[in-house]
Amino acid sequence: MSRFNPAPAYTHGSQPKLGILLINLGTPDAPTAPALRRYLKEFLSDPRVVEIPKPVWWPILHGVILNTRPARSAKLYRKIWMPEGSPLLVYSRRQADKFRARLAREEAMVELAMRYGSPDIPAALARLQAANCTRVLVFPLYPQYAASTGASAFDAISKVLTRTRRLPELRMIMHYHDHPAYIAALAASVREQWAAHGEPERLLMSFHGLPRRSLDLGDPYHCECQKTGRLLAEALELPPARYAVSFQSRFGRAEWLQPYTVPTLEAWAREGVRRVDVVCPGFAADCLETLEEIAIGGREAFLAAGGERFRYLPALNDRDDWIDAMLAIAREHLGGWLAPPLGAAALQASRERALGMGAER
Ligand SMILES: C=CC1=C(C)c2cc3[nH]c(cc4nc(cc5[nH]c(cc1n2)c(C)c5CCC(=O)O)C(CCC(=O)O)=C4C)c(C)c3C=C
Ligand SMILES: [Fe+2]
Ligand SMILES: [Fe+2]
Repeated sequence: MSRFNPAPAYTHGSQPKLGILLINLGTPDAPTAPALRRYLKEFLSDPRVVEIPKPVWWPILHGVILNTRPARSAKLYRKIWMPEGSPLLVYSRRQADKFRARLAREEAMVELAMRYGSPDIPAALARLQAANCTRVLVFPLYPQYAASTGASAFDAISKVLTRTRRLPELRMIMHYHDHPAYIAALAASVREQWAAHGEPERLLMSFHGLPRRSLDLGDPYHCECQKTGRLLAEALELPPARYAVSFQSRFGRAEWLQPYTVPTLEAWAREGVRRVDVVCPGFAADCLETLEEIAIGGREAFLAAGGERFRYLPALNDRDDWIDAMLAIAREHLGGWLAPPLGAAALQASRERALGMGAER
Protein backbone atom coordinates (compact mmCIF):
# COMPACT_ATOMS: atom_id res chain seq x y z
CA MET A 1 0.00 0.00 0.00
CA SER A 2 1.21 3.51 -0.80
CA ARG A 3 1.91 5.88 2.04
CA PHE A 4 0.50 8.71 -0.10
CA ASN A 5 -3.18 9.58 -0.29
CA PRO A 6 -4.50 8.73 -3.73
CA ALA A 7 -4.91 11.64 -6.10
CA PRO A 8 -8.64 12.37 -5.82
CA ALA A 9 -11.10 11.67 -8.59
CA TYR A 10 -11.28 15.36 -9.47
CA THR A 11 -8.10 15.03 -11.55
CA HIS A 12 -10.18 14.71 -14.70
CA GLY A 13 -12.98 17.09 -15.36
CA SER A 14 -14.00 19.53 -12.67
CA GLN A 15 -12.81 23.13 -12.63
CA PRO A 16 -9.69 23.95 -10.64
CA LYS A 17 -10.55 26.29 -7.78
CA LEU A 18 -8.91 28.59 -5.30
CA GLY A 19 -9.17 27.56 -1.65
CA ILE A 20 -8.62 29.82 1.32
CA LEU A 21 -7.94 28.15 4.63
CA LEU A 22 -8.55 30.34 7.69
CA ILE A 23 -6.80 29.00 10.78
CA ASN A 24 -7.19 29.95 14.40
CA LEU A 25 -5.79 28.39 17.53
CA GLY A 26 -8.55 26.07 18.64
CA THR A 27 -10.61 25.60 21.71
CA PRO A 28 -12.12 22.74 23.72
CA ASP A 29 -15.35 21.12 22.51
CA ALA A 30 -17.02 21.65 25.87
CA PRO A 31 -16.27 23.51 29.11
CA THR A 32 -15.59 20.24 30.93
CA ALA A 33 -12.47 18.69 32.41
CA PRO A 34 -12.34 15.76 29.94
CA ALA A 35 -12.70 18.08 26.92
CA LEU A 36 -10.07 20.43 28.37
CA ARG A 37 -7.75 17.50 28.93
CA ARG A 38 -7.96 16.44 25.27
CA TYR A 39 -7.45 20.02 24.08
CA LEU A 40 -4.58 20.83 26.43
CA LYS A 41 -2.86 17.53 25.68
CA GLU A 42 -2.78 18.30 21.96
CA PHE A 43 -1.87 21.97 22.48
CA LEU A 44 0.85 21.47 25.06
CA SER A 45 2.41 18.49 23.25
CA ASP A 46 3.23 20.75 20.31
CA PRO A 47 7.01 21.31 20.35
CA ARG A 48 6.44 24.77 18.82
CA VAL A 49 4.45 25.74 21.93
CA VAL A 50 6.53 24.20 24.67
CA GLU A 51 10.16 24.13 23.65
CA ILE A 52 11.35 21.99 26.56
CA PRO A 53 13.00 18.68 25.57
CA LYS A 54 10.48 15.84 25.64
CA PRO A 55 12.21 13.75 28.35
CA VAL A 56 11.91 16.73 30.71
CA TRP A 57 8.51 18.07 29.59
CA TRP A 58 6.56 14.80 29.23
CA PRO A 59 6.57 13.84 32.93
CA ILE A 60 5.53 17.37 33.88
CA LEU A 61 2.75 17.48 31.29
CA HIS A 62 1.37 14.01 31.96
CA GLY A 63 2.15 13.88 35.67
CA VAL A 64 1.10 17.33 36.84
CA ILE A 65 -0.47 19.63 34.24
CA LEU A 66 -2.98 17.26 32.65
CA ASN A 67 -4.12 16.19 36.10
CA THR A 68 -4.66 19.65 37.52
CA ARG A 69 -5.21 22.22 34.79
CA PRO A 70 -8.22 20.73 32.95
CA ALA A 71 -10.64 21.12 35.86
CA ARG A 72 -9.35 24.60 36.67
CA SER A 73 -9.51 25.78 33.06
CA ALA A 74 -12.96 24.20 32.54
CA LYS A 75 -14.28 26.37 35.36
CA LEU A 76 -12.94 29.47 33.60
CA TYR A 77 -14.42 28.43 30.26
CA ARG A 78 -17.83 27.96 31.90
CA LYS A 79 -17.81 31.68 32.79
CA ILE A 80 -17.62 32.74 29.15
CA TRP A 81 -19.24 29.85 27.22
CA MET A 82 -21.93 31.00 24.78
CA PRO A 83 -25.19 29.13 23.99
CA GLU A 84 -23.68 28.28 20.56
CA GLY A 85 -20.35 27.12 22.00
CA SER A 86 -16.87 28.41 22.74
CA PRO A 87 -16.57 32.12 21.88
CA LEU A 88 -13.39 31.55 19.86
CA LEU A 89 -15.17 29.08 17.59
CA VAL A 90 -18.43 31.04 17.45
CA TYR A 91 -16.69 34.27 16.38
CA SER A 92 -14.29 32.48 14.02
CA ARG A 93 -17.27 30.82 12.28
CA ARG A 94 -19.02 34.16 11.89
CA GLN A 95 -15.82 35.63 10.43
CA ALA A 96 -15.43 32.73 8.02
CA ASP A 97 -19.10 32.91 6.94
CA LYS A 98 -18.93 36.63 6.19
CA PHE A 99 -15.55 36.29 4.48
CA ARG A 100 -16.91 33.45 2.31
CA ALA A 101 -19.98 35.45 1.35
CA ARG A 102 -17.84 38.41 0.35
CA LEU A 103 -15.63 36.19 -1.83
CA ALA A 104 -18.52 34.45 -3.56
CA ARG A 105 -17.93 36.20 -6.86
CA GLU A 106 -14.31 35.07 -6.90
CA GLU A 107 -15.42 31.44 -6.78
CA ALA A 108 -13.05 30.80 -3.90
CA MET A 109 -13.82 28.08 -1.42
CA VAL A 110 -13.28 29.16 2.20
CA GLU A 111 -12.67 26.68 5.00
CA LEU A 112 -12.12 27.33 8.69
CA ALA A 113 -9.80 25.10 10.68
CA MET A 114 -8.43 25.08 14.19
CA ARG A 115 -4.81 24.21 14.93
CA TYR A 116 -5.93 22.18 17.96
CA GLY A 117 -9.28 20.45 18.32
CA SER A 118 -11.98 20.78 15.72
CA PRO A 119 -12.69 21.57 12.93
CA ASP A 120 -9.22 20.19 12.26
CA ILE A 121 -6.66 21.02 9.61
CA PRO A 122 -6.44 17.58 7.91
CA ALA A 123 -10.21 17.48 7.34
CA ALA A 124 -10.29 21.06 6.02
CA LEU A 125 -7.45 20.33 3.58
CA ALA A 126 -9.23 17.16 2.47
CA ARG A 127 -12.41 19.16 1.74
CA LEU A 128 -10.43 21.66 -0.31
CA GLN A 129 -8.74 18.86 -2.20
CA ALA A 130 -12.02 17.07 -2.86
CA ALA A 131 -13.43 20.30 -4.32
CA ASN A 132 -10.45 20.50 -6.70
CA CYS A 133 -8.77 23.46 -5.01
CA THR A 134 -5.47 23.24 -6.81
CA ARG A 135 -4.36 26.51 -5.25
CA VAL A 136 -4.57 27.09 -1.52
CA LEU A 137 -3.93 30.28 0.43
CA VAL A 138 -3.42 29.69 4.15
CA PHE A 139 -4.58 32.62 6.27
CA PRO A 140 -3.79 32.27 9.99
CA LEU A 141 -5.87 34.59 12.12
CA TYR A 142 -2.82 35.77 14.04
CA PRO A 143 -1.83 39.29 12.94
CA GLN A 144 1.55 39.01 14.70
CA TYR A 145 3.74 36.06 13.75
CA ALA A 146 5.06 33.76 16.47
CA ALA A 147 6.68 30.39 15.97
CA SER A 148 4.19 28.96 18.48
CA THR A 149 1.23 30.02 16.32
CA GLY A 150 2.13 30.67 12.63
CA ALA A 151 4.92 28.14 12.33
CA SER A 152 2.85 25.60 14.22
CA ALA A 153 0.01 26.02 11.70
CA PHE A 154 2.55 25.54 8.92
CA ASP A 155 3.83 22.34 10.60
CA ALA A 156 0.31 20.93 10.78
CA ILE A 157 -0.26 21.60 7.08
CA SER A 158 3.07 20.15 6.03
CA LYS A 159 2.35 17.04 8.06
CA VAL A 160 -0.76 16.43 5.95
CA LEU A 161 1.09 17.20 2.73
CA THR A 162 3.87 14.70 3.46
CA ARG A 163 1.14 12.07 2.96
CA THR A 164 -0.44 13.69 -0.09
CA ARG A 165 0.31 12.60 -3.64
CA ARG A 166 -0.94 15.61 -5.55
CA LEU A 167 0.10 18.79 -3.78
CA PRO A 168 -1.78 22.03 -4.33
CA GLU A 169 0.06 25.24 -5.12
CA LEU A 170 0.44 26.73 -1.69
CA ARG A 171 0.86 30.22 -0.25
CA MET A 172 0.76 31.22 3.38
CA ILE A 173 0.29 34.60 5.02
CA MET A 174 2.69 34.97 7.92
CA HIS A 175 1.91 38.40 9.35
CA TYR A 176 -0.13 41.52 8.88
CA HIS A 177 0.61 43.28 12.15
CA ASP A 178 1.13 46.61 10.32
CA HIS A 179 -1.42 46.26 7.54
CA PRO A 180 -3.22 49.63 7.17
CA ALA A 181 -6.66 48.00 6.89
CA TYR A 182 -6.11 45.95 10.08
CA ILE A 183 -4.90 49.04 11.97
CA ALA A 184 -7.81 51.10 10.60
CA ALA A 185 -10.35 48.47 11.75
CA LEU A 186 -8.77 48.39 15.21
CA ALA A 187 -8.77 52.19 15.44
CA ALA A 188 -12.40 52.39 14.30
CA SER A 189 -13.42 49.79 16.88
CA VAL A 190 -11.78 51.81 19.66
CA ARG A 191 -13.15 55.15 18.44
CA GLU A 192 -16.70 53.77 18.34
CA GLN A 193 -16.42 52.78 22.00
CA TRP A 194 -15.03 56.17 22.90
CA ALA A 195 -17.80 57.95 21.04
CA ALA A 196 -20.39 55.92 22.97
CA HIS A 197 -18.80 55.82 26.43
CA GLY A 198 -16.13 58.52 26.57
CA GLU A 199 -12.36 58.31 26.46
CA PRO A 200 -10.38 56.70 29.26
CA GLU A 201 -7.34 58.31 30.84
CA ARG A 202 -5.22 55.51 29.43
CA LEU A 203 -5.49 52.69 26.92
CA LEU A 204 -3.71 49.40 27.56
CA MET A 205 -2.99 47.28 24.49
CA SER A 206 -2.64 43.76 25.80
CA PHE A 207 -1.16 40.98 23.63
CA HIS A 208 -0.83 37.28 24.38
CA GLY A 209 2.60 36.66 25.91
CA LEU A 210 5.43 34.33 24.93
CA PRO A 211 8.38 33.05 26.91
CA ARG A 212 10.98 35.86 27.03
CA ARG A 213 13.47 33.39 25.56
CA SER A 214 11.62 33.41 22.22
CA LEU A 215 12.58 37.08 21.77
CA ASP A 216 16.24 36.34 22.52
CA LEU A 217 16.10 33.49 19.98
CA GLY A 218 14.86 35.79 17.23
CA ASP A 219 11.07 35.38 17.22
CA PRO A 220 9.72 38.63 15.69
CA TYR A 221 6.50 38.48 17.73
CA HIS A 222 7.51 41.01 20.40
CA CYS A 223 8.58 43.58 17.80
CA GLU A 224 5.44 43.05 15.74
CA CYS A 225 3.25 43.63 18.81
CA GLN A 226 5.15 46.84 19.56
CA LYS A 227 4.65 48.04 16.01
CA THR A 228 0.92 47.27 16.02
CA GLY A 229 0.69 49.19 19.29
CA ARG A 230 2.53 52.22 17.95
CA LEU A 231 0.49 52.32 14.73
CA LEU A 232 -2.78 51.98 16.61
CA ALA A 233 -1.76 54.79 18.97
CA GLU A 234 -0.85 56.98 15.99
CA ALA A 235 -4.19 56.25 14.34
CA LEU A 236 -5.94 57.25 17.59
CA GLU A 237 -3.65 60.30 18.06
CA LEU A 238 -2.73 59.01 21.50
CA PRO A 239 0.50 60.39 22.97
CA PRO A 240 2.88 57.83 24.56
CA ALA A 241 1.87 58.90 28.07
CA ARG A 242 -1.70 57.75 27.43
CA TYR A 243 -1.09 54.16 26.32
CA ALA A 244 1.13 51.12 26.85
CA VAL A 245 1.70 47.72 25.28
CA SER A 246 1.65 44.76 27.69
CA PHE A 247 1.59 40.95 27.61
CA GLN A 248 -0.92 38.59 29.23
CA SER A 249 -1.65 34.86 29.65
CA ARG A 250 1.67 33.83 31.16
CA PHE A 251 2.04 30.06 31.32
CA GLY A 252 4.56 28.28 33.57
CA ARG A 253 7.27 29.68 35.79
CA ALA A 254 9.78 31.03 33.26
CA GLU A 255 9.96 34.74 32.53
CA TRP A 256 7.58 35.84 29.75
CA LEU A 257 7.52 39.01 27.67
CA GLN A 258 7.12 42.07 29.87
CA PRO A 259 5.45 44.22 31.07
CA TYR A 260 2.72 41.86 32.24
CA THR A 261 -0.86 43.06 31.76
CA VAL A 262 -2.42 42.63 35.21
CA PRO A 263 0.52 44.13 37.17
CA THR A 264 0.47 47.08 34.74
CA LEU A 265 -3.23 47.68 35.46
CA GLU A 266 -2.56 47.49 39.20
CA ALA A 267 0.41 49.87 38.95
CA TRP A 268 -1.70 52.36 36.99
CA ALA A 269 -4.46 52.22 39.60
CA ARG A 270 -1.94 52.80 42.38
CA GLU A 271 -0.50 55.75 40.42
CA GLY A 272 -3.95 57.32 40.50
CA VAL A 273 -5.25 56.42 37.04
CA ARG A 274 -9.02 56.07 37.50
CA ARG A 275 -10.34 55.14 34.05
CA VAL A 276 -8.72 52.61 31.72
CA ASP A 277 -9.74 50.80 28.56
CA VAL A 278 -8.05 47.57 27.49
CA VAL A 279 -7.93 46.39 23.90
CA CYS A 280 -6.38 43.09 22.77
CA PRO A 281 -5.26 43.71 19.16
CA GLY A 282 -3.52 40.33 18.76
CA PHE A 283 -6.76 38.39 19.18
CA ALA A 284 -8.83 38.49 16.01
CA ALA A 285 -11.68 36.85 17.91
CA ASP A 286 -12.77 37.05 21.51
CA CYS A 287 -11.86 33.98 23.54
CA LEU A 288 -11.01 32.79 27.01
CA GLU A 289 -7.93 34.99 27.13
CA THR A 290 -9.84 38.20 26.42
CA LEU A 291 -13.25 37.52 27.97
CA GLU A 292 -12.14 35.81 31.16
CA GLU A 293 -8.56 36.88 31.76
CA ILE A 294 -9.02 40.53 30.78
CA ALA A 295 -12.71 41.47 30.83
CA ILE A 296 -13.28 39.65 34.15
CA GLY A 297 -9.84 39.19 35.77
CA GLY A 298 -8.31 42.46 34.56
CA ARG A 299 -11.34 44.41 35.77
CA GLU A 300 -11.24 42.82 39.23
CA ALA A 301 -7.52 43.54 39.59
CA PHE A 302 -7.80 47.16 38.45
CA LEU A 303 -10.79 47.95 40.67
CA ALA A 304 -9.23 46.17 43.66
CA ALA A 305 -6.11 48.33 43.27
CA GLY A 306 -8.15 51.54 43.41
CA GLY A 307 -9.24 52.07 39.79
CA GLU A 308 -12.78 53.33 39.15
CA ARG A 309 -13.79 52.53 35.60
CA PHE A 310 -12.55 49.60 33.54
CA ARG A 311 -13.68 48.81 30.03
CA TYR A 312 -12.68 45.86 27.91
CA LEU A 313 -13.04 46.76 24.21
CA PRO A 314 -14.22 43.77 22.13
CA ALA A 315 -11.98 42.06 19.58
CA LEU A 316 -12.56 42.64 15.86
CA ASN A 317 -14.71 39.48 15.64
CA ASP A 318 -17.00 39.78 12.61
CA ARG A 319 -16.98 43.57 12.21
CA ASP A 320 -17.49 44.48 8.56
CA ASP A 321 -14.36 46.64 8.40
CA TRP A 322 -12.32 43.71 9.69
CA ILE A 323 -13.83 41.38 7.09
CA ASP A 324 -12.90 44.04 4.49
CA ALA A 325 -9.38 44.10 5.92
CA MET A 326 -9.18 40.29 5.72
CA LEU A 327 -10.19 40.53 2.06
CA ALA A 328 -7.56 43.19 1.37
CA ILE A 329 -4.88 41.12 3.11
CA ALA A 330 -5.88 37.94 1.26
CA ARG A 331 -6.00 39.70 -2.11
CA GLU A 332 -2.44 40.95 -1.67
CA HIS A 333 -1.35 37.31 -1.55
CA LEU A 334 -3.46 36.21 -4.50
CA GLY A 335 -1.49 37.99 -7.23
CA GLY A 336 -2.01 36.05 -10.45
CA TRP A 337 -4.32 33.56 -8.79
CA LEU A 338 -7.60 35.33 -9.40
CA ALA A 339 -7.16 35.36 -13.19
CA PRO A 340 -8.61 32.51 -15.30
CA PRO A 341 -8.76 29.57 -14.90
CA LEU A 342 -9.81 30.69 -11.46
CA GLY A 343 -12.45 33.01 -12.85
CA ALA A 344 -14.17 29.68 -13.04
CA ALA A 345 -17.75 30.87 -13.41
CA ALA A 346 -16.90 32.93 -16.48
CA LEU A 347 -14.95 30.10 -18.00
CA GLN A 348 -17.68 27.54 -17.31
CA ALA A 349 -20.33 29.84 -18.77
CA SER A 350 -18.31 30.34 -21.94
CA ARG A 351 -17.79 26.58 -22.25
CA GLU A 352 -21.47 25.93 -21.79
CA ARG A 353 -22.26 28.55 -24.44
CA ALA A 354 -19.73 26.97 -26.78
CA LEU A 355 -21.31 23.56 -26.25
CA GLY A 356 -24.80 24.98 -26.76
CA MET A 357 -25.85 23.87 -23.28
CA GLY A 358 -27.32 27.24 -22.28
CA ALA A 359 -26.48 28.69 -18.90
CA GLU A 360 -29.41 28.55 -16.53
CA ARG A 361 -27.61 30.44 -13.80
C1 LIG B 1 -2.72 35.22 19.87
C2 LIG B 1 -1.69 34.43 19.82
C3 LIG B 1 -1.30 33.38 20.78
C4 LIG B 1 0.00 33.06 21.11
C5 LIG B 1 1.27 33.67 20.57
C6 LIG B 1 -0.08 32.00 22.07
C7 LIG B 1 1.03 31.40 22.66
C8 LIG B 1 0.97 30.49 23.73
N1 LIG B 1 -0.14 30.06 24.43
C9 LIG B 1 0.21 29.19 25.43
C10 LIG B 1 -0.64 28.54 26.34
C11 LIG B 1 -2.04 28.62 26.36
N2 LIG B 1 -2.82 29.47 25.61
C12 LIG B 1 -4.13 29.20 25.84
C13 LIG B 1 -5.23 29.81 25.25
C14 LIG B 1 -5.18 30.65 24.13
N3 LIG B 1 -4.05 31.12 23.49
C15 LIG B 1 -4.42 31.88 22.41
C16 LIG B 1 -3.57 32.54 21.51
C17 LIG B 1 -2.17 32.52 21.54
N4 LIG B 1 -1.38 31.70 22.29
C18 LIG B 1 -5.85 31.90 22.36
C19 LIG B 1 -6.67 32.58 21.31
C20 LIG B 1 -6.32 31.14 23.43
C21 LIG B 1 -7.77 30.95 23.85
C22 LIG B 1 -8.36 29.68 23.36
C23 LIG B 1 -9.83 29.59 23.71
O1 LIG B 1 -10.33 28.45 23.76
O2 LIG B 1 -10.54 30.57 23.93
C24 LIG B 1 -4.24 28.11 26.77
C25 LIG B 1 -5.53 27.37 27.16
C26 LIG B 1 -6.35 27.96 28.18
C27 LIG B 1 -5.86 27.66 29.54
O3 LIG B 1 -5.92 26.51 29.97
O4 LIG B 1 -5.36 28.62 30.15
C28 LIG B 1 -2.94 27.76 27.11
C29 LIG B 1 -2.51 26.64 28.03
C30 LIG B 1 1.62 29.03 25.33
C31 LIG B 1 2.44 28.12 26.25
C32 LIG B 1 2.10 29.85 24.29
C33 LIG B 1 3.45 30.09 23.77
C34 LIG B 1 4.54 29.50 24.08
FE1 LIG C 1 -2.10 30.85 24.22
FE1 LIG D 1 -5.08 32.78 30.22
